[in-house]
Amino acid sequence: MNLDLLTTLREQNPIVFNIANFVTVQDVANGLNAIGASPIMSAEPIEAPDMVKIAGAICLNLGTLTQRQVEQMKVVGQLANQQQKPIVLDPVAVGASTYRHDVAQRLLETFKVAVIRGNAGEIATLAGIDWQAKGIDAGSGDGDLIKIAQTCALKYHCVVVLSGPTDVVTDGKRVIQVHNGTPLFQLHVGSGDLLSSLVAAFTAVSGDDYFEAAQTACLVLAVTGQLVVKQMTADRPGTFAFELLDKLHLITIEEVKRLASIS
Ligand SMILES: Nc1ncnc2c1ncn2[C@@H]1O[C@H](COP(=O)(O)OP(=O)(O)OP(=O)(O)O)[C@@H](O)[C@H]1O
Ligand SMILES: Cc1ncsc1CCO
Ligand SMILES: [Mg+2]
Repeated sequence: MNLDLLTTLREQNPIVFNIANFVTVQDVANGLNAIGASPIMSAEPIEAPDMVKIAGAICLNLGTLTQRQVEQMKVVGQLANQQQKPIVLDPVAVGASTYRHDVAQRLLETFKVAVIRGNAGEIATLAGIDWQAKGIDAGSGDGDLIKIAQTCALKYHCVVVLSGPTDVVTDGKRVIQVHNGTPLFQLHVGSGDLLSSLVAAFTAVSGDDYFEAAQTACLVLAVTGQLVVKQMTADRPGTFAFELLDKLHLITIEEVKRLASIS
């Protein structure tokens, strides 16, 4: 795990271009800004070439996808591949509708992604493994999460982050698990979207080591949440979200190292 990437990120302040969902767009922008990246959002296909040109990395979120956005994503994805800009895909609720599933498949056939970040239900759906996903939530299943993540990574030739109580990060062969975090993440809609964009921010400064970038993003966010909760006397999702933003700005490598629980 290369925590120096956090320093590099803060020094380089990479632009992360997001095609976000309209539910959590502000959490994502503020979270990226707080950690030390520079967010930009766009929903206009015409400016795709300019957006990709200035971006260090791109995060494509399928949360509230219109057909116009699908066309935008195809153009953005192809341009990003040509310019070797890493793409992170967040397949929000990909099991919830045939439309989402078809779109995700088509996008993954049109361009190559560096990382797919989703919860167990989303990653199992993409991997083609039986799972009871529940809308945007992970749902339930009895599959082996490591196997599911590896199957997905091998199928799409990319790094996969399967997030949840334990985050599984894999390139299909190598596997790292991050055991940090807090259940309060689940009480704030958008924790996953934020993680995906943070993964993108780290891929912008990691060279082509997307496995390293993904692990670092997972660990930094999970430890940040854990530190916030330590100060709280009761579960307060609103306070958690606010304080998470503050702590993302303040968190140090030493704090992350001290609490890191990885295997
Ligand atoms: N029970 C838990 N314990 C510890 N950490 C958790 C728990 N559930 C989720 N997390 C953390 O929350 C973050 C978001 O992951 P999650 O799997 O909840 O995304 P998601 O389902 O896509 O969320 P969203 O509601 O934003 O779409 C990750 O950093 C993950 O480690
Ligand atoms: C609630 C919700 N619906 C579509 S996207 C989204 C935010 C979580 O990704
Ligand atoms: Mg999600």
